[in-house]
Amino acid sequence: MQQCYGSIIRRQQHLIRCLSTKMQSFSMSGLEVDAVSVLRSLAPALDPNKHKGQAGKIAVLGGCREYTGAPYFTAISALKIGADLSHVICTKDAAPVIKSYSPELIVHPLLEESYNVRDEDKQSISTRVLAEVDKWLERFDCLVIGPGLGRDPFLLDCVSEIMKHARRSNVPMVIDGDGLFLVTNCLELVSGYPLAVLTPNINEYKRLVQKVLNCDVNDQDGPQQLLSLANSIGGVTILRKGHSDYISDGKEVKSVSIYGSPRRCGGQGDILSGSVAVFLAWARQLASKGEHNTNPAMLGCIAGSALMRKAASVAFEDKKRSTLTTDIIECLGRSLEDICPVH
Ligand SMILES: NC(=O)C1=CN([C@@H]2O[C@H](COP(=O)(O)OP(=O)(O)OC[C@H]3O[C@@H](n4cnc5c(N)ncnc54)[C@H](OP(=O)(O)O)[C@@H]3O)[C@@H](O)[C@H]2O)[C@@H](O)CC1
Ligand SMILES: Nc1ncnc2c1ncn2[C@@H]1O[C@H](COP(=O)(O)OP(=O)(O)OP(=O)(O)O)[C@@H](O)[C@H]1O
Ligand SMILES: [Mg+2]
Repeated sequence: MQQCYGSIIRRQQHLIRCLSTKMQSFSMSGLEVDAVSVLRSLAPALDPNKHKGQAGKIAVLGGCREYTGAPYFTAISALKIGADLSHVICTKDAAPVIKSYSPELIVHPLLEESYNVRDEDKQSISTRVLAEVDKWLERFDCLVIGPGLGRDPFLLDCVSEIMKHARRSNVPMVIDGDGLFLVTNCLELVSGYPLAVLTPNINEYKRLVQKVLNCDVNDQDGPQQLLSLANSIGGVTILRKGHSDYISDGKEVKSVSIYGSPRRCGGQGDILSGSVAVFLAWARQLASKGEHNTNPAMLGCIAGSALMRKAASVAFEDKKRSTLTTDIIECLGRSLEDICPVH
């Protein structure tokens, strides 16, 4: 008898779970975007008349003594998706390590951390770093700021200055990882800049909500809270990563729930930031020709999210529990080809 009750209760619990998942997907369905069509509309033709650089020049600001994997993941993903050139601007210590991962990346050993700098030299070093980065800045179609950047105060001060210059030159910026730590403590760096994209994970989102909206994350009304957050930061675009990705520029909210993988190894957010950067650059090119009138930052996030999730699902099919970020990177090309074949 007891066994019988047990199985009835388990069955009821199962039905409740199914129902709540269904209800969740009904309430989301209005927000879910046709991400595959967006991705197809952004991918440029492989035209033999184009020259190197026209498919995108991306730069990642990140890589310090602690983290060298994250900037590599971001920069190599941008190349594998189709950007022509991918730069990494990192600390002097991190540069030889990142170079050794790949000869494809252009690595600039420019940034310095406090432990390497005397107080009296800080001003001159900061000026020199800024002058060096300035030589390149306007050539970049998008900057990704933060993967593996670390939180050294002197380094973050230099990065703040670089961001101010990038903003003056209208260079789009995808802010991730420690870049979000910086921006959360100094919102004016991005506030009111429509070419800024923030890609917070669960922790980074919590910190942003607490700082900007002065309350806790409200999962009952997640999309509305995301909209208010993007609005309160002056119309930046925010991609809130999770089981579904939610994207808002303060005017609308969209979700991307297709594909995905149950494996949560570190580094997937780094692939995403590289992916968003490339699609954002492509969306801006189309916008400049009058071929798209939706916010390019929204389009870049939608396509970037769809491709990352597709590659993760393809890698998981093969590698299951042993899926690593490098396996997902290897699936970027095939996933793009499945969605958007080269003619
Ligand atoms: N293979 C690689 O190289 C990879 C490198 N990665 C890189 O790692 C960096 C951090 O990103 P993440 O995702 O670990 O940040 P997150 O979830 O907020 O923190 C988790 C917990 O750690 C803590 N904490 C973090 N950093 C801290 C610091 N410097 N100093 C002190 N505390 C720190 C944090 O504490 P809290 O701030 O919440 O108090 C929280 O409890 C970022 O640059 C990312 O790109 C990843 O992309 C993965 C692959
Ligand atoms: N529960 C989930 N189910 C499916 N996909 C997910 C889930 N959580 C996150 N993702 C996807 O994984 C990617 C990375 O998100 P995640 O939250 O792991 O970022 P992150 O913590 O910044 O990663 P990183 O380790 O690179 O810093 C996003 O594209 C998101 O769509
Ligand atoms: Mg991250």
